[in-house]
Amino acid sequence: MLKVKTTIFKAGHTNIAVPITGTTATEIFAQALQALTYHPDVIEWRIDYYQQVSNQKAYLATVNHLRSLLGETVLLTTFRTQHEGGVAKLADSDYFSIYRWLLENKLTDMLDIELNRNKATGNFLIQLAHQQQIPVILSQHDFQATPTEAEIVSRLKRMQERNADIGKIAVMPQSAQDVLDLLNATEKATHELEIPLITMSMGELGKVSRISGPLFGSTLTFASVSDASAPGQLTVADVRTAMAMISPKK
Ligand SMILES: O=C1C[C@@](O)(C(=O)O)C[C@@H](O)[C@@H]1O
Repeated sequence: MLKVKTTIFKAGHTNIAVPITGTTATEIFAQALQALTYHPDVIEWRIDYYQQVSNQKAYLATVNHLRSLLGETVLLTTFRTQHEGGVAKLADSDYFSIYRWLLENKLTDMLDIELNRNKATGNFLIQLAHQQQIPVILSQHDFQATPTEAEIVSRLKRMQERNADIGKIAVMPQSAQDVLDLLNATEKATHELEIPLITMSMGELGKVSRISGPLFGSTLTFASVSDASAPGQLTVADVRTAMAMISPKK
């Protein structure tokens, strides 16, 4: 179980995150205000879309205003690198220095760090995040294929071993069986691991994985209000209705 602000991450319940993909402060605030009308648990700021991500003065002004809009909504900050489907070209060394600066200045409630970036520097960031009481989502994305069920479980285990507070994996299915493999791996890892998990099968085939979290163990689903940040994302309204329909009554 993990609590961030008032939001609890625990298998059996799935929170909703809306990604913000604006390129300018004006677009970012407009998307945030629109997203907040749907009362998501988490706003994911995808800073790889933000043109001023490397300009500390501009970033500070934007993040301070963004946080003033959010209230109790959790701010998850994500720089998705081009290695894993992100939009901005940035050297790994700059990824680390932006993240280090973000953590040192406590500019987020949660941080997404990619499992596959440099291990030593990743560990440094995880430790710094924990010193600053900022939970870390260790993440891994495959936009081409779905690994075997055993491999998905083993990657999630690796995230726990690396001290992630949450493990996240997003994979692309080529068949219905791939979607089942992701769901099976999620259900299995939920029982074998202590940390909360976030998993999804992307694209058209994987949509079921975005609403079945309460059943199989994924604790956060990403949904859009305007622009989707990944293939297969459903709208917040649809995700809410569908999850409510299929969630087992407690
Ligand atoms: O990792 C994820 C999941 C995601 O890729 C999805 O498939 O919904 C969307 C991204 O914005 C987020 O960082």
